[in-house]
Amino acid sequence: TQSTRPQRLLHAVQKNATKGDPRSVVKAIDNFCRQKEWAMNVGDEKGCILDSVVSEVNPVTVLELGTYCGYSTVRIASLLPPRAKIITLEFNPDYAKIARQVIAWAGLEDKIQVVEGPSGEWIPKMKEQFGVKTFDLVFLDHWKDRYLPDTKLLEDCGLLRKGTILLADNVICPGTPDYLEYVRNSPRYKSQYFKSHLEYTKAEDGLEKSVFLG
Ligand SMILES: O=C(NCCc1nnc(-c2ccc3[nH]cnc3c2)[nH]1)c1cc(-c2ccc(F)cc2)cc(O)c1O
Ligand SMILES: [Mg+2]
Repeated sequence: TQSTRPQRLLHAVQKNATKGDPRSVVKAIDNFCRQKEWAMNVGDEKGCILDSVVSEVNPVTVLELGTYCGYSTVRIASLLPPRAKIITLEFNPDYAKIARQVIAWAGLEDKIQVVEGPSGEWIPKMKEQFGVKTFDLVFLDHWKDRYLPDTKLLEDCGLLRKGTILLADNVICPGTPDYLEYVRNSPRYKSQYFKSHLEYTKAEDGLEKSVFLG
């Protein structure tokens, strides 16, 4: 049977990255996507912006929406302080299976919890299921039409606090116009656009960083 792209990405990690070395896992995926097959990881250019935001926020509790193969999950977790945790939501069970193996190869299982299922169902359960009070950082990288409803859901569930940072991928390509309009015009957010490129291409894309003002 034919392998899937996520499976081929995982094999590239297992072949080219050093077990237990997260940065070598990130490098191996970027090399695979540049040289072999494009895949929808945040990539190295936007990844450097992600790194700088994570290092500035120094979060203890992180929510990632959209795990895919775990590239950004590993990238974020490799920068977290010892007790910090990431909860990452993945809708597609095949992606989740691959992501768990990529995360294991990086040796970051203890910092990362991969949760399978729709964000709309899991966000209201975060407090009771995972003992989360509020998130310090939310990385939005899932279905683009879910960014706005899930942001409103996070607000309504009291999962954001004054100063929580929302960082959203793909606000230009594929684009999240309703989300952008909301965070840029709502008095409850202070928003900033980081212009970049769609991973592994010359097309414009960027990250939107929004601070929740409470
Ligand atoms: O669709 C994307 N990412 C989403 C994957 C995902 N992985 N998990 C989910 C999930 C997780 C919980 C959910 N709960 C409800 N829906 C859910 C969906 N979604 C995506 C697409 C592109 C892209 C650009 C240009 C193109 F020509 C084609 C594609 C680039 C990117 O950087 C992306 O991130
Ligand atoms: Mg993305």
